[in-house]
Amino acid sequence: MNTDRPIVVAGAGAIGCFVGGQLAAADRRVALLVRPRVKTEIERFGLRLTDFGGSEKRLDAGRLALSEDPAIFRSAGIVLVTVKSADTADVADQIAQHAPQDAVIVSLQNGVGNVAVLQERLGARRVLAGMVPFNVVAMGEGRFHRSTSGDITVGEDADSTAAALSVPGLNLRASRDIAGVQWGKLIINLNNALSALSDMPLAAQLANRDWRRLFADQMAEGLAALRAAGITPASATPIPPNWTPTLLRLPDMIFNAILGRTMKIDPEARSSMWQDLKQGRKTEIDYLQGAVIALAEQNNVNAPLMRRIVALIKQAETAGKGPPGLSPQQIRGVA
Ligand SMILES: NC(=O)C1=CN([C@@H]2O[C@H](COP(=O)(O)OP(=O)(O)OC[C@H]3O[C@@H](n4cnc5c(N)ncnc54)[C@H](OP(=O)(O)O)[C@@H]3O)[C@@H](O)[C@H]2O)C=CC1
Ligand SMILES: CC(C)(CO)C(=O)C(=O)O
Repeated sequence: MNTDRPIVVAGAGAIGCFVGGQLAAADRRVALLVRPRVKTEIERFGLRLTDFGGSEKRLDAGRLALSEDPAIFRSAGIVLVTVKSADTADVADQIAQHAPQDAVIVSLQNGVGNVAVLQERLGARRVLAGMVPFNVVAMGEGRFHRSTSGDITVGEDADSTAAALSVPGLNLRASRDIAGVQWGKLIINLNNALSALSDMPLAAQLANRDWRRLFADQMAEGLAALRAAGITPASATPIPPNWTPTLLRLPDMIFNAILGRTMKIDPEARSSMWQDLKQGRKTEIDYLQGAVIALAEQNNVNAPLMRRIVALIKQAETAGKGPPGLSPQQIRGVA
């Protein structure tokens, strides 16, 4: 792998601007494929990267190449795919047309289906799965705030791509079980919809036992589907996925003590699905709950809560009025 060639971020929004910005701040050559509104925002304000620990980095727009034109992939050594799942096929076609054959493509997306979509369209190019455990919120005026802790995981490869992309402020680890890591993250991502429906910051939502019980019940449906399909999810934290529902149901004091030891989360944290509803965009619900429900169906596992949550998210997408601010009882249909 040629690490002197640019790292090109395919579809820079919250994750792409934060990851690309951290790499550029470490003097790596970075180019962002962006929408015009993101280009204008960065050209006007530059990038301001903040995090839960109080760290702050500022970069002038001149530190990165910015373009709406996919010809920006032309000399890429590594391409980081950071579009939402519905856009993966389109961006893959752009990469296929413009990126060199030896460019390594890394998906930093949620869900378990994006790598197959990329592989199908990218022929012989190497495609690696990645998993971003932390939350990034686009705060406006060029600010991208990382509000939770954790290291990015990437599938292990002979070129040590994870190590090649690690810089101060952004640590990547290689995993031999990236499929397990992706399924483990998908189980956590089931909460994205609850966070979006609640219209609450993640920290406030997790501090409330009624919300945690709802998350736990939904997660139990998901874990049952995975078990029936013979899939073993891996955890990005010391807590195994199968223990998480029990942990979530614990009283506040015990739960907070355990959470505080395993991850940092600040009051700004908001799931990417909340950000989608807020901005009137379609969500990734079909790629998150949708993928788990499909697995449940194939294995004759009931998933009534997940189905209800999908319906509520679709209603919110259609209404176009942003996160609806529902209670756990309204989501369960008992209010
Ligand atoms: N935000 C978070 O905290 C986390 C997100 N993730 C995952 O990371 C992935 C990215 O999420 P996130 O960064 O939040 O998403 P964003 O919507 O913030 O960013 C994606 C950006 O890509 C743009 N885009 C899509 N297609 C193209 C294209 N062909 N050319 C140029 N730009 C394009 C989108 O524009 P437009 O909207 O106009 O289409 C958008 O600006 C998702 O799979 C998400 O689930 C994972 C962990 C945490
Ligand atoms: C919040 C987080 C980090 C975990 O659910 C996430 O993956 C997202 O916002 O999409």
